[in-house]
Amino acid sequence: MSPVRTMKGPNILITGTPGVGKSTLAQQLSEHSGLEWINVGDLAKDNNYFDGYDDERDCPVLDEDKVLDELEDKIAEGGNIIDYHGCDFFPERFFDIVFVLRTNNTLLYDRLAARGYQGKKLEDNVECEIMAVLRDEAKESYEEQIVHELESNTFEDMENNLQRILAWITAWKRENGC
Ligand SMILES: Nc1ncnc2c1ncn2[C@@H]1O[C@H](COP(=O)(O)OP(=O)(O)O)[C@@H](O)[C@H]1O
Repeated sequence: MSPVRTMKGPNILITGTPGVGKSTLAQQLSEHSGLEWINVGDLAKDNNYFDGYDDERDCPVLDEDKVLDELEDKIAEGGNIIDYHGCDFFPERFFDIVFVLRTNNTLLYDRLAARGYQGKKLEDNVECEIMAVLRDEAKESYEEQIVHELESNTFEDMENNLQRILAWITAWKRENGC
């Protein structure tokens, strides 16, 4: 059952492999809908919500408990777009809907290379997308009917995704009286 949040709007999760376009889409969604965009990576960086360093993945380890403590009140108020390349640590009750962005592996390779990823980190992330790791994580963590896969290969895809989610937000607000 979807939790009822009548004050500010729905809570939306945008997830997927790094480079699929989560932040670009989430930022635009926020601008057009007035919902608050929370980039969990930036939140962790700004507050040092890390617990060690993962040498194999070449990235800091997220302190999930601190992130969840920080998000709890905001989620209770509603009206958030949460953007993160992982989702199994968020409680199921957090989200009204989950979008998993998907990108063709050749395009993703180029985007991550342009971001400066190389070697094993680049290969691991492209493989993560090929194996649909984040899609499966979302499907295992949330009720299947609230998890939606969206193609994010082109800017036309992004525009379509933006319009589709904005329409969903409008319908959600109407149904929930806010
Ligand atoms: N649908 C898309 N089509 C083409 N390029 C995109 C698309 N979405 C994102 N990009 C580009 O890909 C790069 C990574 O996007 P970003 O939003 O930072 O991804 P993420 O937040 O998933 O890591 C950026 O340069 C962005 O402009």
